[in-house]
Amino acid sequence: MIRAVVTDIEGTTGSIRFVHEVLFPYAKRHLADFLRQRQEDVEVVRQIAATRQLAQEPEADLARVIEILEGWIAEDRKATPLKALQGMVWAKGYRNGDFTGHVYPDAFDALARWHAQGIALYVFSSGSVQAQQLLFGHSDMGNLTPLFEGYFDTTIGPKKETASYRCIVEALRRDAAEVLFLSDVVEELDAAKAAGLHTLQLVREPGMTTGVHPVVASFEEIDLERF
Ligand SMILES: CSCCC(=O)C(=O)COP(=O)(O)O
Ligand SMILES: [Mg+2]
Repeated sequence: MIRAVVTDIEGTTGSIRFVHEVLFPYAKRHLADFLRQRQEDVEVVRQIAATRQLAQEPEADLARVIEILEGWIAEDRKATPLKALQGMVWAKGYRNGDFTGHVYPDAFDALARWHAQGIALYVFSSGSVQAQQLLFGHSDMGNLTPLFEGYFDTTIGPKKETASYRCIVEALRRDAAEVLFLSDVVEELDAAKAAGLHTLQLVREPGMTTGVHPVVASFEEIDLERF
């Protein structure tokens, strides 16, 4: 019996296009100015230090740190300090109304229905917890944050590693068999399945790689009773 659903964002609740054509270019445009202006802020200092450490360039000056981060944006690297900084940069864009977080209508309908039925909903995304809350807090459908019990990002571990899902299940204080993980990425689903979670792949575009996981084209096809 499914009692909790943990969902990915990009390619699952919202479109890959929104992330790659709206969010990432906005971060690329504003990151350098943001870092120059906020380089003394405690949280920014922490993420700059984490960037230097991850890049193994302890001597990197701010210009070099910006170059490293822009390179990571270009290669879509799910690096925790980049993701934290992107979240801080996007905050202004959401607040200014430059964009709203894309959520598929079918995802909204199902999440709202499951929430009303008492299913506990969580997010696990490579985007930082701040970025996740911004996206759902300023979504196309309004503020959806009341639907969620909690948020997990890569500070709990990478999305393609089984240990991350074990930690999430532990944090949820549930049996893995009560939890369904939704994602568009097979390696993430493989890792979740190895931790004992139920899995379901969202295949929203033709030609996507699939694996051993049941596949649906939208949340409309998901029946929690069948697990
Ligand atoms: C949380 S919004 C930004 C999404 C993002 O930065 C990203 O890398 C998407 O990762 P996901 O794990 O949701 O596929
Ligand atoms: Mg995804």
